[in-house]
Amino acid sequence: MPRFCANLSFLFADLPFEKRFAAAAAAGFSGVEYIGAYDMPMADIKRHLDENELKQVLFNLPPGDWEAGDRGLACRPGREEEFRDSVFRALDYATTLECDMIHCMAGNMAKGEDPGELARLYCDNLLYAADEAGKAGVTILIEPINGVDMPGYLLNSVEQAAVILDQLDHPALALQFDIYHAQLVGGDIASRLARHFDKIRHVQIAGVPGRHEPDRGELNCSFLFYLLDRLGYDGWIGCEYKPQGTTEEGLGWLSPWQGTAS
Ligand SMILES: O=C(O)C(=O)[C@@H](O)CO
Ligand SMILES: [Mg+2]
Repeated sequence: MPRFCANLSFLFADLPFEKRFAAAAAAGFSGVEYIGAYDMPMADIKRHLDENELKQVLFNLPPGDWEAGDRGLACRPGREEEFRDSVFRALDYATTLECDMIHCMAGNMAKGEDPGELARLYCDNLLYAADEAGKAGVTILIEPINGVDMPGYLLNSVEQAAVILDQLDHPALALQFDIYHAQLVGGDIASRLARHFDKIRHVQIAGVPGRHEPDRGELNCSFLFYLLDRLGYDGWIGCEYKPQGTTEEGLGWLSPWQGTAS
């Protein structure tokens, strides 16, 4: 059955970041993911992982200047050098943290820009990142994100991502299927998980609408977890949601699945 990891950028958010590792372990998680922790020395992160017997499942490439509106650099013209530096920085962390998946955010499209040009640059940069990551035994993931939560984001649909992955056909590139975003952009989750299953290396979950606990809203998560199991999914499911109350209060949905991972 599926293994669940805690997304520390979303869960336990009432605690300082470094305390979220222990909180995740205490709640029964054996893996963690987060958007990024580049302001923390890697040795400190490694210590938190080891002390709490946690696997580092995933984190993101440095996304540029988040406060200034950057949501990744991969499609941004003029930022190629910064993108390349970000690949090496992330791979350094990945090596130390023994993490074999990195999410590469595409970046936003500004008004008046040509999406085709940006997509070309995005693909070139993905190939660069995948070549470097492949040498380190790391897979670069791409994740479609809905354009309501992230206006202007270049990569919105699972289908766009599938075309890109087919075209680039690189062994170190794969799909991060975030069920929350996919439900908002197209729905029909069960068929699309099955259709794109060969490309999926990581799954994330949240309830729709609201991005709260997965059992709140229109999705039947138990059905989807069993489906992933039937499809042969042996990866992690990232709990990337905004708890409605405290994280611990909202974890009732997880208890039937804890200890069932195969
Ligand atoms: O927002 C999401 O969904 C993610 O998975 C993040 O990595 C990007 O913000
Ligand atoms: Mg996600």
